Amino acid sequence: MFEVQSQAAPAKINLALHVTRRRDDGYHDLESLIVFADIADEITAAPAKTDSLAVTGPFAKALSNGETNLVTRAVAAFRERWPDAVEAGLALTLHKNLPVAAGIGGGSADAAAALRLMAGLADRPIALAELSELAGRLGADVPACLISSPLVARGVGEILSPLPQFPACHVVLVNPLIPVITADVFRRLTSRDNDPLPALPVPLTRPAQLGIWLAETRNDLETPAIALVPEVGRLIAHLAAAPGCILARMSGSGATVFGLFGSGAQAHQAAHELREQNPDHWVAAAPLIVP
Ligand SMILES: C[C@@](CO)(OP(=O)(O)O)[C@H](O)COP(=O)(O)OP(=O)(O)OC[C@H]1O[C@@H](n2ccc(N)nc2=O)[C@H](O)[C@@H]1O
Ligand SMILES: Nc1ncnc2c1ncn2[C@@H]1O[C@H](COP(=O)(O)OP(=O)(O)O)[C@@H](O)[C@H]1O
Repeated sequence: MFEVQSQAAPAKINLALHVTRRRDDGYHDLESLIVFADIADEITAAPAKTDSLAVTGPFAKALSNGETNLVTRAVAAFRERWPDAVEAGLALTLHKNLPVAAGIGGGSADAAAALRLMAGLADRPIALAELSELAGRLGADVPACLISSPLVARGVGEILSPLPQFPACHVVLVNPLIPVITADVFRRLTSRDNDPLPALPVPLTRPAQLGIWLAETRNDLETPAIALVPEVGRLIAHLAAAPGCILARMSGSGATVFGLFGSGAQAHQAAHELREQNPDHWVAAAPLIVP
């Protein structure tokens, strides 16, 4: 029998996201610079007779603890792919700190954390490539979330290039707590054949260098998301004006907006002001997870 195990599921942030093509299957090819913030959901597992899931924490109410939860789906998919690798039943708890349907991949991060947890409990080594293939079947962002370190994603998220270095930066995240359905945002895109991301500078070590590169990029989902949730546009303008903010932009399909900072103190100050002015919004400040 094992001791209680836990895995963090950090928030995903698309610092840049270019939509490059509409595919025949209706999905879109993307090129995205993805990073992870040190603010996370947490999954714990204790030995039990059968598998179960409890959801706790500030955003628990937005989620079912049943078969549709991505944690349940990830555990079931792992057991189907590697029957008997984890013999014990698992009493799982998902502590939900991240808002749901917010463009920061909470569900994908939870699925990836559940897969990492299962691989850690398995009676045999599980190759990352095989775990990643299974992850891709659970959602486009799940393979990236398995890595949880800066990377460039291409295709729908299955082609991943992890970055060996990344500047130590901080982010402020703000979400108006209006859930956004990803499909609705893609449906509103008017331009689907956009340019790829420019080449990243090598080595990439300073926040200012990253800022110069980001200024040449976009999130192509931002304009359609603002049409659905105009508050996103207001939050971007507000954060962009904060002292020390290198870039303010929307993550994923929204509605979370991030501000990128070189200084942790300036990020915390910006978060403090956002909280005072928008008491109904979710606001967080955290360092990025860097290699
Ligand atoms: C946009 C991104 C960027 O990281 O992030 P989120 O906003 O979800 O965090 C992801 O690609 C989201 O991936 P994921 O959240 O797994 O998307 P899914 O649920 O599979 O897709 C929901 C729907 O969005 C559309 N969709 C999604 C991804 C994609 N590359 N092209 C699409 O056209 C499709 O209509 C799909 O049916
Ligand atoms: N554990 C989970 N956490 C968050 N969302 C989940 C989870 N399981 C299933 N979902 C569903 O996944 C969808 C996408 O949620 P999420 O990953 O938080 O947002 P996004 O794709 O915008 O980054 C939501 O509609 C939600 O109902």
